[in-house]
Amino acid sequence: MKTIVFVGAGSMAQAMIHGWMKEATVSPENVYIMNKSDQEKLASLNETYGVQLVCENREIVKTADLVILAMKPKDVQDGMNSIAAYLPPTAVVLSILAGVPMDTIEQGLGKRPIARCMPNTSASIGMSASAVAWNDKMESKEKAEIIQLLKTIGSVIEVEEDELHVITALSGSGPAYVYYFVEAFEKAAVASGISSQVARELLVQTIAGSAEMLKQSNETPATLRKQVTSPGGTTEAGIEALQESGFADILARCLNEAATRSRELGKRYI
Ligand SMILES: NC(=O)c1ccc[n+]([C@@H]2O[C@H](COP(=O)([O-])OP(=O)(O)OC[C@H]3O[C@@H](n4cnc5c(N)ncnc54)[C@H](OP(=O)(O)O)[C@@H]3O)[C@@H](O)[C@H]2O)c1
Ligand code: PRO
Repeated sequence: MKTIVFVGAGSMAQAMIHGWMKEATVSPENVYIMNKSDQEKLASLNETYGVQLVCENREIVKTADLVILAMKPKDVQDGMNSIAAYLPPTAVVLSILAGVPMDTIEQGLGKRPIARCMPNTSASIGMSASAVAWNDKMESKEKAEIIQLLKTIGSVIEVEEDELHVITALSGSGPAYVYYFVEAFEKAAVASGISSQVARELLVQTIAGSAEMLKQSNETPATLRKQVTSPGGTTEAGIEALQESGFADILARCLNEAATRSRELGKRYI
């Protein structure tokens, strides 16, 4: 897939572009960015990497091998209307939109190979956790090419489309939960007399180390947690406070609310 056209170039599209350019997976002269407004940050993408800014010039879509839909769900109909007349029958579409089903995209852009992917913003450093689902027009060669592209911005797993609502809630939104966790813990540490710099440095390394332990050891999260928790010790006191506060229920509610929103977004913009 030589020529890639992004329709929408906000935070997520930019994270993917940074990831691909850093890994030199895609040639910048073959990447075109079509955005509603010409923002300064897009000019810097052009200056830094040489990717092409297209803005209102829809003609470029005629040359696309892969079109990436990366606008907000509320803009999906406008976005599809603006390119439908130019899209060649051979072009593959990859949507990263939360909630919006492939049916909606088939209605807007015709029955063609479509992939629906949920990446996350860690794509910008090659660390996205991406999940991808396919429509029944997608051939194995095209699947392999998309998986290869997604692998260069992190990990990728193939899933069924109806799993993507929960996945969006879990790993699409996931970085925000982790950042919120760091914000809250840092604030608490500062209130307890530690400088924010010391707290941040220790928290970030603790999260990175724990993530690596989960990846590298064959232990379950519960076993690793128990290894930290001395009977009658500090961790036990901390975990008890989390349990008494209903931490697990809070996380379940967070996941359910986010997944419900994903389902609603899909229905709202049909
Ligand atoms: N951010 C994430 O962490 C994340 C993760 C996974 C998936 N996603 C999905 O990725 C999509 C984009 O999210 P985002 O956070 O990157 O949003 P964003 O920062 O708001 O970017 C969306 C971009 O699309 C542009 N746009 C709107 N209508 C357009 C049209 N008709 N043609 C071309 N461009 C158009 C917008 O331009 P204007 O600013 O001029 O309106 C904006 O630059 C969403 O559907 C979201 O569900 C996001
Ligand atoms: N950001 C998008 C949202 O908040 C989708 C996952 C992450 O809707």
